[in-house]
Amino acid sequence: MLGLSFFPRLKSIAKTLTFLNQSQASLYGFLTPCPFSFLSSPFSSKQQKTDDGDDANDVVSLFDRDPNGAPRLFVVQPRLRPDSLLQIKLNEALSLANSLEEQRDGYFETEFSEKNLPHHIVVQNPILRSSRARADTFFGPGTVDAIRCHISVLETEEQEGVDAVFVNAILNGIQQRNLERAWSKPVLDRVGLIIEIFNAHAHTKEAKVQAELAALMYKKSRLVRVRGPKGRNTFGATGLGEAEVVSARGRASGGRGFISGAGETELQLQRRRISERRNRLLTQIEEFRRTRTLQRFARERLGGVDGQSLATIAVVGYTNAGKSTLVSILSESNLYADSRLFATLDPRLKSVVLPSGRKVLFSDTVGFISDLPIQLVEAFHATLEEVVEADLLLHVIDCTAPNVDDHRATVFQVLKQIGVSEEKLQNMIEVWNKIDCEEKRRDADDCVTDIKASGFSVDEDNDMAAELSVEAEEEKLSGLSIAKEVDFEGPIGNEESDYSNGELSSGHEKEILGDPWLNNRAYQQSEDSELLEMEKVSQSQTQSGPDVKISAVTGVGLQELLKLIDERLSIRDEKSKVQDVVESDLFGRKWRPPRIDDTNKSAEQ
Ligand SMILES: Nc1nc2c(ncn2[C@@H]2O[C@H](COP(=O)(O)OP(=O)(O)OP(=O)(O)O)[C@@H](O)[C@H]2O)c(=O)[nH]1
Ligand SMILES: [Mg+2]
Repeated sequence: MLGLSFFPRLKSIAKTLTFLNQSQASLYGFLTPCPFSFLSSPFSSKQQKTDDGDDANDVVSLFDRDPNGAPRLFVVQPRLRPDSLLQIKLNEALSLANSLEEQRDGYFETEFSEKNLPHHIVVQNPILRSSRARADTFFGPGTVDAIRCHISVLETEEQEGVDAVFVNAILNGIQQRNLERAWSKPVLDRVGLIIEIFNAHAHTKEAKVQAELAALMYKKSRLVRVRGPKGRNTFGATGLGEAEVVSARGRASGGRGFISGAGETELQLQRRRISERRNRLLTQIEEFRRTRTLQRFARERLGGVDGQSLATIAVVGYTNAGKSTLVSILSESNLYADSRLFATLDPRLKSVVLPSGRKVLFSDTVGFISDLPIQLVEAFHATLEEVVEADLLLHVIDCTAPNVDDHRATVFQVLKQIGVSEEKLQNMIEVWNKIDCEEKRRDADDCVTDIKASGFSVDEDNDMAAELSVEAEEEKLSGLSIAKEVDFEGPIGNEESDYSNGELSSGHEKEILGDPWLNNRAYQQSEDSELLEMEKVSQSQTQSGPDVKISAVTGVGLQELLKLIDERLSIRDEKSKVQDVVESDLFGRKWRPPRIDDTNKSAEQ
């Protein structure tokens, strides 16, 4: 077996790994044989307790974790080509894994910069290799086994182990469940981890409610039928014993799935509970939305000086681009800024006086990321409306990011998704931030984290060939030890628009826009001209350069930026004045019946 042959080697590598510090480790104690209950019920026990009251949005977690500290995640990164892309995606995955930590009164206990890199491994990417991931486990059996060995190594006495495995890919419910069984650990895919981070970082009531809604919708899309140890079928439960995913379609539910006397199947019960909670959350969100709309109207009516309305400038961008730092320095305030991803979840308005003397409001808001779960985009609708309704958009880009173009494309994609008009997108100011760091990097390349030192890789070219042959052999001989998928009902419930995979875009669109590592394959395989057209549009929009370069830390370029904002706002005001005149000319005049004079005049002409 590949996994066993790897074992001694892994053990020696693992010894060289860096570990999370002792104080963190002592927070967790260690994992019991059945440490997780991922999706064991639509609501965790804490959630159930809070279900009775509407102000109960305190704890939402996709897996049982200690809310008093950061969980130890083991990061599994599918290989990508070229290596530079792999490095970028792995860096982001490690940042995501380290970002999962609950806030205390708006602050995190652990300094992000002091955290060690999580344990991680680069493995075969089934999508790169055969264009399709395995339906049952996403990875091939050799890879699954190798990862299990790594986890075992980390669980040995001298190691501290991991609380959950983060697979930086999008898994469906069945793949996730089977991997949990294989590794005996909770598994989070990319969508799940991002939603989990939102839940952990949500601080205000509005953010908590929205994050809970996203988590609920994610859970709903993952209700699958599981055969428990004694042959009992259940939905959404994780079983370590002989659990086997068979179907979520209710096909085999005749009688067996019924809870005696209750009159509804477990599936129906879970659906109902999710729907009830969802409706309650939607009512709360509608309240927030109404309040925000009223506040916006008030701002427009009261206005700034000289009868001008108080313009709002929404600061948007990829997460960690420096949006909060920028708004803080411009408004001389102290917004929370951190290298943790998704440090900001609640929009904050700060007033700034432009060089012309005009007072405007800057709106700092939630950052975006590639494959931003659609559940979050939908759930954070009330928050993101601030962006849609803003007078001007400021797109902050971290110019030290090696994949600036991808970041830009992601931001455009999300802005379109939430309904920002084409006109606003064209008028958007592109700000390249962190130029101080770029200059430093030119000298000493110290803005990029070197992650090679502490990671595993099971698919170096030699290993890749070995693994291929092992997988082929294994499949010939025995079949998988992991339960094979038979069937899966994606989104459950009557809201068909719920998202079976959870990614922002669906199907082809995702391959082209949201998932850069799939792009090459999409180009090769698809003859669909629509795809090419979409790609052209995306490129044309994302190839613009910076309007201004700044450093939000040193203050370089800020005056130039403020002047530019002034200019854009005056141009916009001029345009809307002209539009008002035209409209009042066209629609403002009262209609009167034609007179005889008029008829004679036109006849003479
Ligand atoms: N060197 C340098 N670092 C910066 C600059 N601007 C921001 N940072 C750092 O970048 C990190 C992220 O900054 P934030 O302001 O929190 O970024 P954000 O875009 O608000 O991030 P989210 O709220 O997570 O979306 C912090 O550690 C900042 O100190 C800059 O101009 N130069
Ligand atoms: Mg922020």
